[in-house]
Amino acid sequence: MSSIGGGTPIPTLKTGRAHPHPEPLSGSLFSAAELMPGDRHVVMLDQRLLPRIERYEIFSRVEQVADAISTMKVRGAPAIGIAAAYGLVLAAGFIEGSRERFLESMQTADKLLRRTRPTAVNLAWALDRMARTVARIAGEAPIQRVLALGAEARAIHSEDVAACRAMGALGAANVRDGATVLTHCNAGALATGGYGTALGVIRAARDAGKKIRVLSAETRPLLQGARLTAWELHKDGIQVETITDSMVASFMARGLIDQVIVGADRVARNGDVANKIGTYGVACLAQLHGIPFDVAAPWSTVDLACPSGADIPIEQRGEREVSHVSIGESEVQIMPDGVRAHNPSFDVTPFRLIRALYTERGTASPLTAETLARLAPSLP
Ligand SMILES: CSC[C@@H](O)[C@@H](O)C(=O)COP(=O)(O)O
Repeated sequence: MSSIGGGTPIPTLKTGRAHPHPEPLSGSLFSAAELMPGDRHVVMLDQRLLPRIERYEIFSRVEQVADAISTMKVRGAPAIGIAAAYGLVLAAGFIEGSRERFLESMQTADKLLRRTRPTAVNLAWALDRMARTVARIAGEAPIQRVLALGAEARAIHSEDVAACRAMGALGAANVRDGATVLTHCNAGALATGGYGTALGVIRAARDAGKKIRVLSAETRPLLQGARLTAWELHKDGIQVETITDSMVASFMARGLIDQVIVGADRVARNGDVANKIGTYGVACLAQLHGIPFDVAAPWSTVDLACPSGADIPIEQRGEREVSHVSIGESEVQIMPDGVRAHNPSFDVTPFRLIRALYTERGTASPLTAETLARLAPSLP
């Protein structure tokens, strides 16, 4: 393992079940990633092990954070942006040298983080924002640099929680009392700074006094729906049941689903949405059965520089995630030796299939290039 700023890589410190952060910005009993007081350690819940093992790990080096993002200990578009920002804070803590040396090492750390996962634009968005702070504070003393980057990374984190709450309130208005809502993958507190995007809408509907039942599609191959969405909603006292991905059509045909709400990894300028593989199929089925299909995402997920879904890079992950099933720390092969597997991690849902996009800037409905552009920050 290479190391930014020199020195021997420090092994991951395994911690237990209790949240090691005294005041998590997630505002919840659990969080995807937090920067510890003192700005020298990042704590993450290892999401690959949930729900069987609830284990927080503490990292002190940017390489460990980059590895956690690519191996999906931390996952979900906003959460990986936040984790990457925290990774840069750790990198800065190892750089004692001049302005030039600092800028050079930070660029190396930025590159390492930037190549971890390609689809969620929140990663590049957070790193771009941190890069502006890096340029501004490069001439300051090492300790001041760490503090300034820590403050910026924490701002990215708390703004994301606020964005989730704002879009949650907008989306909740379109959730009927007594509705059964289908969601795919995990777009919850685990995937964000806290509260969640799609699950934020569900939480806000519940907080507004509505009775909501959630069907969580299991989301092969890594089972984010069965493992993570079920875990966090159940913990929160929200009624949740899991169905396999292959049951969605039949449940819709039998009138057992009232609406669909999902998150996003990237929203293109024309309104096309990249999200976890399987989302497109759910959207097609929703259209066929006349069921509203909504998306919730912060503005950091909107990529106006990307013309359409065809231009969104789709991450291809390893075959082993399909050929094997992981349970806690064990793994079982479910395919014969010698048979290849495909693993595109995301797909694109065309804007025409989407009733509404909820963001902290407002709602785009129907979702089109025009309704999206109306929410864009105006140029100075
Ligand atoms: C608020 S999270 C939105 C998306 O990032 C989520 O739906 C998703 O597709 C996550 O994919 P993952 O591969 O688990 O990182």
